[in-house]
Amino acid sequence: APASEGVQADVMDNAGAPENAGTRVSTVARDDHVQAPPKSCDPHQSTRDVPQLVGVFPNDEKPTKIAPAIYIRPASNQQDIDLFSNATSTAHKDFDIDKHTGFVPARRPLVRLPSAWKEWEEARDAAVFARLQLAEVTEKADEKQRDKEKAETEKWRASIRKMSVLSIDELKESKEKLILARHLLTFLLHCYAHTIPTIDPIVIPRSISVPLLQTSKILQHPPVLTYFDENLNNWDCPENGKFPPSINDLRCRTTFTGTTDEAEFHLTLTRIELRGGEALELMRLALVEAVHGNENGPAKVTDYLERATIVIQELREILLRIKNLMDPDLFYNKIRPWLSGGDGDTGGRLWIFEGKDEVGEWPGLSELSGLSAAQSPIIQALDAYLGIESARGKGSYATASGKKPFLERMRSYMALGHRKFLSELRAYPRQIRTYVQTIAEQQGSDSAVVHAYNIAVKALKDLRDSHMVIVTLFVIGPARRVKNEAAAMEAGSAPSARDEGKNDQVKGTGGTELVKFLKGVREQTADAILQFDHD
Ligand code: HEM
Repeated sequence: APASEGVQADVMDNAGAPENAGTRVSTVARDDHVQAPPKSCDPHQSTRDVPQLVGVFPNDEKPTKIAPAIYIRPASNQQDIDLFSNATSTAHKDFDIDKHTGFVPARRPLVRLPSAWKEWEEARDAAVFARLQLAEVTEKADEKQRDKEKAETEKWRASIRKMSVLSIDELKESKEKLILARHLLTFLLHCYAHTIPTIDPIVIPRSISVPLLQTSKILQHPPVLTYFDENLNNWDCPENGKFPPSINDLRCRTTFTGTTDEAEFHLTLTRIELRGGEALELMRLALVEAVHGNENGPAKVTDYLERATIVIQELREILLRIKNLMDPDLFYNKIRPWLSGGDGDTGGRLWIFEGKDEVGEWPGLSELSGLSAAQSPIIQALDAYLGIESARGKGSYATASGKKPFLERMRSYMALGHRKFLSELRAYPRQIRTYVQTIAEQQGSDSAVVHAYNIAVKALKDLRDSHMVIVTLFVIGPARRVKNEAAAMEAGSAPSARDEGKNDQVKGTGGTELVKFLKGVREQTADAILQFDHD
């Protein structure tokens, strides 16, 4: 059967090529200076006069294990709580989470590095202007085009090999600069690796390799492009607009292909993270209430869960909008390959980083998976708050054989703070789910809080249903078409419509069996819905 029975009709209804497919956009912001966040973009502005409410626990009863960011006590009038004017919390800062923007940085990401590092920016701009093509695409082009593109990419790669090995010492003073440096360098890395002819070894020159490994080591990131670089830090907003920006005001800074399709792909993820910030905060408040609340607790938890549900439903709508913003075959054949990592080479070649031994090791060094939205911290946070995984027992997420569970592995691609947050949240002994179960025992399974919990889980399950529609449309469908076209070419016939229905196993990032994996996570979500004997 196809990947997602019941969703296929939906996929087919929307599978037409969108109007803007393949349109080029200008991708690189060209401000001359390092941008300090404009005043109107200062997220701390609105909270400056609000007293800090850190470290307050009722009756000074500190739990032995403290939930992440649990130090902020909810405002007394919780019905009207304004998430964007509540006190900032040191606990939140430790995790690089903002009450306004969630996992998206609370400031407009830096645009430029100081001029000492302009060689990296010039190399990025040269790659964008040369419209570099993937080696695998170039090799399939006709002879004239192939020679032209080969010469173009070789010229660019030669300029990278000649580029100086710049010291990162003075970047160490600022995390924002290190993040931008890494974004530039991972962009150059992927441009370099994916334009090398498919028969040649992939050797990353010192000019990219050494500073990339150094910045990655400091930030404790794998030396490869991640969701954190490309989806949490690759956006811009109007300089004098309000902050946080509306999701419709976000712009994408850098793309590999210069297409609106790619920009919309990255922005869809950024929009989901930004909008998801409110769900994150509501879940936090629900957890605080579950742990410290009084007799009004169930009503408050119900309210927070219901409001979080509305946000999760909106996230699903944002996700589905991508059907009209991106062309499936363009995504699969021309955009996605740029994002794949050092363990995704079809010929099994490894990325060899020059100067690796000089930099030394850190835990993320060998992680070279391609960029995957499975690195999204908001979805894993919602899972953790709602106790999705623990509903079936830890570690039961589907995995490629012999490896750590895939979603666990994807956490090592997240920012250190986000990783710590998820790890503490997952380890926290009191959960919203157990609280709801306790209330159900006391007040009956038809109580409002049980219903609110279940509709929140259902909203997350619906999001995953829609995600399967998207994966079917943008990965499984195009993968089949590529395979059928290749088979038909070999057999000397045209691919038939019947062949399109064949369901071969498509592999996901890191070798997961895509459909099995996604179905497993979706079932696990559905399993978290609380049911009682008499239901
Ligand atoms: C065209 C759009 C998208 C495509 C083609 C796509 C594709 C995929 C694929 C192939 C996987 C399996 C893991 C892998 O191979 O990397 C995956 C997993 C995942 N994706 Fe997407 N995705 C898209 C959009 C999104 C969006 C907008 C989100 C929202 C944040 C998202 C969140 C996730 C999550 C959380 C997982 C892990 C499985 C889960 O927890 O359900 N994806 N995606």
